[in-house]
Amino acid sequence: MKQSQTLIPTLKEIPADADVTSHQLLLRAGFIRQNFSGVYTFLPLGKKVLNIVEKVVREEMDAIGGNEVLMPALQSADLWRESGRWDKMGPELMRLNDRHEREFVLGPTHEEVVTSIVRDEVKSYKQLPLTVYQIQTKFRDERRPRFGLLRGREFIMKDAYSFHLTDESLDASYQAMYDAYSRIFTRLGLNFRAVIADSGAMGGKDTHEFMALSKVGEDTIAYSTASDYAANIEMAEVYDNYSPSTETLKELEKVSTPNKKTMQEVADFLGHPIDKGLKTLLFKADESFVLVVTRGDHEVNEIKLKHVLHVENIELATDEAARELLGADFGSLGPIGVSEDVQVICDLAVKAVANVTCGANEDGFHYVNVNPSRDFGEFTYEDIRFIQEGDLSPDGKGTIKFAEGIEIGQVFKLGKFYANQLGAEVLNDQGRAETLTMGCYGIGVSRTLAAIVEQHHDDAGIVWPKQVAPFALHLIVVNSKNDEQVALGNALYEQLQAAGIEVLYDDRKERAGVKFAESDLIGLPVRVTVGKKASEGIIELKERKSEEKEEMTIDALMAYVKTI
Ligand SMILES: O=C(C[C@@H]1CCCCN1)Cn1cnc2cc(Cl)c(F)cc2c1=O
Ligand SMILES: [Mg+2]
Ligand SMILES: [Mg+2]
Repeated sequence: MKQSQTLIPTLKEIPADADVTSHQLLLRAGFIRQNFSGVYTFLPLGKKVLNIVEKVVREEMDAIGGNEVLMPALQSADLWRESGRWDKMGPELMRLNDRHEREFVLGPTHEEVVTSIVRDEVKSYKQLPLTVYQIQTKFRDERRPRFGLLRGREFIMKDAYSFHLTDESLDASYQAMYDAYSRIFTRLGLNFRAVIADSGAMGGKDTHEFMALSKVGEDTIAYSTASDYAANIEMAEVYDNYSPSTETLKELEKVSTPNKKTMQEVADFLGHPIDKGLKTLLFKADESFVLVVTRGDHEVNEIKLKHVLHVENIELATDEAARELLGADFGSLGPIGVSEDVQVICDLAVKAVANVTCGANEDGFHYVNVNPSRDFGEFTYEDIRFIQEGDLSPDGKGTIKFAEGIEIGQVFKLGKFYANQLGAEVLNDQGRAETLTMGCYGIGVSRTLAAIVEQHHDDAGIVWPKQVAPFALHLIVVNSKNDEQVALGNALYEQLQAAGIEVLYDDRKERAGVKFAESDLIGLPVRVTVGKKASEGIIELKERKSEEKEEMTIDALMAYVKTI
């Protein structure tokens, strides 16, 4: 491609509202432009990289028996009523009416559509297992679109769906997808981890998220220093090596703690470290209340709590509810003396405490020398706290460290929910109708492109891994007024392309300094400069990543390009 004939609108300055590197560089290097909040145009270079990412995804989906389809973005509201999500989803679901006032959604995902197609077209177990996938535009009206392509309101996703009669068949497809995702992200040059994840509103059984490690990632990963254990922090289990304390139990005592509310205030007032205090929080779990107790230095993990309680919604109760139920507000709650109908759950770490402090369910009073097994009524121990760095890894190997990650993919064992809701069933080998079970598998294709830039850049600009670069080589003529340089540039352009090299040829009438700065921004793996020594048949080759430069003859260049 000749730059005199394409569109690569570079920017010298960092755009004001671009806060992360990938957003800044994709804008400055002329790969994308924002149309409006959360909605982008892929310009020629951006579209070429998008095509490359999609090509890798297609190859790996096809290799595991995926059938590519293309479902509509426009979806009938009726399907979403059948699944129950028309009413369940909030403002994130983009809804619209057609000229006949019929209701539609702009698809954020395609469980309903794909299940309706399989319901209508798949009648026999002989047609299973079936995996279909698409690479298609999704719409989600994010409250706060940000970070460019990392969180847009219109974005490109590969979403795949598999259909089965048995869990074994689903497990096989899940594993095949898991392995294909690992191949895809490896081929794209990403440093990623597959982590145990929470299925959120999707329900179902197992799910893993694929996280590109990056400081700008919104998710936190807990991983072991000595094994391949890795989990989204929402799900990371705590290794239960807690044993009862050997401390002598002291006499329980109620003390006045005037206006001491927070764990730290109470601990300081009573003169003990914060981990010798118990934190008691009242939660509303669906329609009932639960009293949750953790060590003072631990935090309640509400996702774990939701799983333990098997509820849909979990939220902190209000002060009013606490006062009504327990007689005090959040500053002085405790599990001692609560009525039988309030469920009490203690985190595992509470097993090992002795002679600690907790609220007395009376504003301005606490108990000291509390020992749960002696002083609490009915309660259970559960793993309900967030894991912390330095904790033992739940597989017993090594300790836990945290990292930030960008969620670029997720695989789900969805189960039978959507097939149930939409009536997707087949006749099994006994001729009896059976409901299908499903898996669903997503990759954020446009988000992945941004994640690659987050992991591959330097101060001068993007440094594309060679397998995803929009072109293999950047050919630059230094002085476009010099006939010899232009002649050699033109000749090399033809010769390199004839050798099968994808070349971006900067043939513009621009100052050399501008051309080099833009070339560093765009970040192609190799740059060939035709300059003063053109008359001697000598060019300069520069490798973008190492920034190493080398002068060489045309023949040497043609030999070199066979290796890239
Ligand atoms: O999309 C998934 C599950 C999988 C992910 C892999 C590919 C297939 N879908 C989860 N999810 C996320 N955000 C959503 C936003 C809206 Cl507004 C919605 F209506 C539905 C969803 C929704 O279902
Ligand atoms: Mg998440
Ligand atoms: Mg997720």
